[in-house]
Amino acid sequence: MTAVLRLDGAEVRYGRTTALAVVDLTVGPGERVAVVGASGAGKSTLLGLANGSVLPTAGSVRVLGADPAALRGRALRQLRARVGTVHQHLELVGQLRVVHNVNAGRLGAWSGLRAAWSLVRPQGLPDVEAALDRVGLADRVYERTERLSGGQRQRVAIARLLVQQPDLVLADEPASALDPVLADQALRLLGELALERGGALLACLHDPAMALRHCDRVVGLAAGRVVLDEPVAALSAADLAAFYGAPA
Ligand SMILES: Nc1ncnc2c1ncn2[C@@H]1O[C@H](COP(=O)(O)OP(=O)(O)OP(=O)(O)O)[C@@H](O)[C@H]1O
Repeated sequence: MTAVLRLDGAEVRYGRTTALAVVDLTVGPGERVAVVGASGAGKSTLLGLANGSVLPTAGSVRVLGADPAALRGRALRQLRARVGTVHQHLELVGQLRVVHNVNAGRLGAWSGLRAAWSLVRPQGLPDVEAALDRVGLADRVYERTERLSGGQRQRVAIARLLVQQPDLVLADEPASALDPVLADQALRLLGELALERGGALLACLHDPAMALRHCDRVVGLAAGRVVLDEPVAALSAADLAAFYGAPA
């Protein structure tokens, strides 16, 4: 079966800084992987390689069987439509209504004309409403996004992924602005989204407890290198706390 993500000798350098140097990392279908590590360890860079926004300066990266560095035009757009990312900074347009930000998840699958028309008359409304209902924002469909709280915006970004229906789900601190109950709900939704399509989830998480509760595998980075790669079942809360350098 094709790996969802495969890194082989993949390196990302910025001048003298090695942001990431991964000898070998394969994520298979059905895996929910927590990516953990200190600030600057290379977590966002790993996610960038996985969604094609960062290209390796050496080695190879295959995403859903394809090499993003070798693709152009339509083929690249088609691959990007299969990879969904909740970014650390969410990348929502504040002036637009929630419905339009959620529908942005489908831009890779829509023609330019349909996307433009959707700003006048929102397309695919039942799916948008269902997605917003799943994240607890059913009554905010036509709210201007900038009027929402940080946690509500984070949930709009998750709803955008729910309508996108990607095969690879990437999330950079997807629950940082959420209270514990909503954070659990968000991680559960992202895991379900990845698994119901036979894909995979890679989530950068700062909270070890979230990794243990919602993932099957933990990949730990330090100074751009993989220094931990274990199934969650083999790790205790104390192991993870030690990895973060915190007392258990
Ligand atoms: N565009 C860039 N230009 C130069 N250096 C960069 C760039 N992006 C990342 N780096 C460097 O690469 C290293 C890894 O950064 P990265 O953002 O992947 O870390 P991170 O683990 O996601 O950190 P955080 O948890 O703080 O978001 C850092 O040393 C960072 O300064």
